[in-house]
Amino acid sequence: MSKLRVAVLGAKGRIGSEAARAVEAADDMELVAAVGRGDKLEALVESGAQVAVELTTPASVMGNLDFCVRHGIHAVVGTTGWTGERLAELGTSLAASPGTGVLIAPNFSIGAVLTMKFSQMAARMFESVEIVELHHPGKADAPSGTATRTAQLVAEARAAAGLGDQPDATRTALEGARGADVDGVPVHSVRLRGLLAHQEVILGGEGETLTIRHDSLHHSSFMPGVLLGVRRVASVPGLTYGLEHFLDLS
Ligand SMILES: NC(=O)C1=CN([C@@H]2O[C@H](COP(=O)(O)OP(=O)(O)OC[C@H]3O[C@@H](n4cnc5c(N)ncnc54)[C@H](OP(=O)(O)O)[C@@H]3O)[C@@H](O)[C@H]2O)C=CC1
Ligand SMILES: O=C(O)C1=N[C@H](C(=O)O)C[C@H](O)C1
Repeated sequence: MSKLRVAVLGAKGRIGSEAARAVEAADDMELVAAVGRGDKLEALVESGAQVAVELTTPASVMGNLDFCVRHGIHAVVGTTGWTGERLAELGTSLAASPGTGVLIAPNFSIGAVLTMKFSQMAARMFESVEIVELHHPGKADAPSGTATRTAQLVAEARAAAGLGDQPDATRTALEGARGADVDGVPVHSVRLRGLLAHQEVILGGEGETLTIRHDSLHHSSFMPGVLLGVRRVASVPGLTYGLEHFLDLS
């Protein structure tokens, strides 16, 4: 059986270098291009890459994906910075290349995917919910893509259950003290040496709290999800948002 021809974009970065090693170690894949900043994207075409793993920066990801989609190269994307406008723009590119698949995974680790799922399940049963995400100080953005997506899913679940705004009697506060408001869910971002990627979703109701916590302790935690995405993305044309769509969570 021929091996899947895979390129990694951002191959010198923290997660990109781990992904390049994981692809090289996979029996059914061949790393045909390892692209860093300043390298030409034409290397993807010249190397015959079938799937690109995009792990660069929010500033680079849209241009890289535009190139991939125009050339019919499927993409597995971990890079953050996704807004409604960006998703719509990508949807327009994909409409012009209907056979191409793009997976955007806010988080590739199974534990983080489950954290999102469990938080979504619990959201309708608790009056209050807040998210604390904790990352290494080299992280480019805040809040994290995972926390943003978790907050969106939680907010959707609350709205579907008919829950209104959360109770909060705060009258005065230093700006930022209550975190960022993501669809009505407060998100607090910690950046600290020694950490990698962690998240707590704290739900509160009458006389009780529930804390759902996930810790990525090494970048290897993201690799099974990256490889799953690479294996599946070509068979799912169009945009898939979230690794959960490639997993059986029933
Ligand atoms: N979905 C998930 O599970 C995960 C997602 N991430 C996300 O992945 C992204 C990268 O994170 P991380 O590895 O920590 O960041 P790094 O800064 O360590 O790596 C990013 C790399 O991409 C390079 N780069 C920038 N622009 C381009 C370009 N146009 N073409 C090729 N390479 C480019 C950078 O080069 P230079 O250093 O020269 O700028 C750098 O080497 C972030 O958005 C992060 O949030 C991270 C971990 C897990
Ligand atoms: O930059 C990181 O490190 C991570 N980024 C992603 C995010 O923003 O959610 C995924 C994970 O948290 C690690």
